[in-house]
Amino acid sequence: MKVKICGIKTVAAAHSAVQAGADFIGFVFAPSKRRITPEDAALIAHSLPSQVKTVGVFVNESTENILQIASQVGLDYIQLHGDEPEQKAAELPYKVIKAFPFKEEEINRITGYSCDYYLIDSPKGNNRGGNGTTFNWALTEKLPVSRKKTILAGGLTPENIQQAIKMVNPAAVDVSSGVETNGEKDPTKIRKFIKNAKQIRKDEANDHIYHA
Ligand SMILES: O=C(O)c1ccccc1NCC(=O)[C@H](O)[C@H](O)COP(=O)(O)O
Repeated sequence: MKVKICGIKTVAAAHSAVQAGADFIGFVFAPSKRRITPEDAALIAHSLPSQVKTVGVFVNESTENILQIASQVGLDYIQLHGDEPEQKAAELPYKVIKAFPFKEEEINRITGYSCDYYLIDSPKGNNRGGNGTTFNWALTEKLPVSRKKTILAGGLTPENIQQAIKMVNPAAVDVSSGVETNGEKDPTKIRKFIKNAKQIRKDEANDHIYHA
């Protein structure tokens, strides 16, 4: 199970995540309390081992700005977390994670997108992402894309992550609020989250779902 720790703002938080076994480090370049400057993100990115992949999170940003920041920071993945159309995801010369707020009635539109991962987030909350709210994981049975390309997000915590993985069986999980204390990344929660996520065996996860 791969793990993305999102909303990283400091070298210390990034290194806690890496030491705990994080596979992806996410930087938010959209309006958010977790927003980071490209300069700070570049400093952190350059201090990471190469096997840890960096993800830049954008919301309805211009392609020009995305490409400028991606190059400055040395991003590995672009996460589109707004209303970006299919064409935008397809034209970026980077690996792309497209985020979708999980709404049962809109779930089939996902198949129009060509991307490396589909990040399924909670639709509940006041912000575009990072709301710390969950949704009904059972409904993801209807997801029309391969679990091998699915990242589960939304209100995940060290306490609920094993149940979430068992029900959804994604390729990766993503967390921000659930590993914070008083708005800052908490190394103890990060360690516990990653340990619990990586502990689940493949055969414990729901296998009555679409694996193609
Ligand atoms: O984290 C933010 O503040 C944020 C703001 C605007 C767009 C996206 C944002 N985060 C994207 C993520 O990938 C979060 O990790 C994801 O939404 C889950 O967040 P949480 O429910 O807090 O674990």
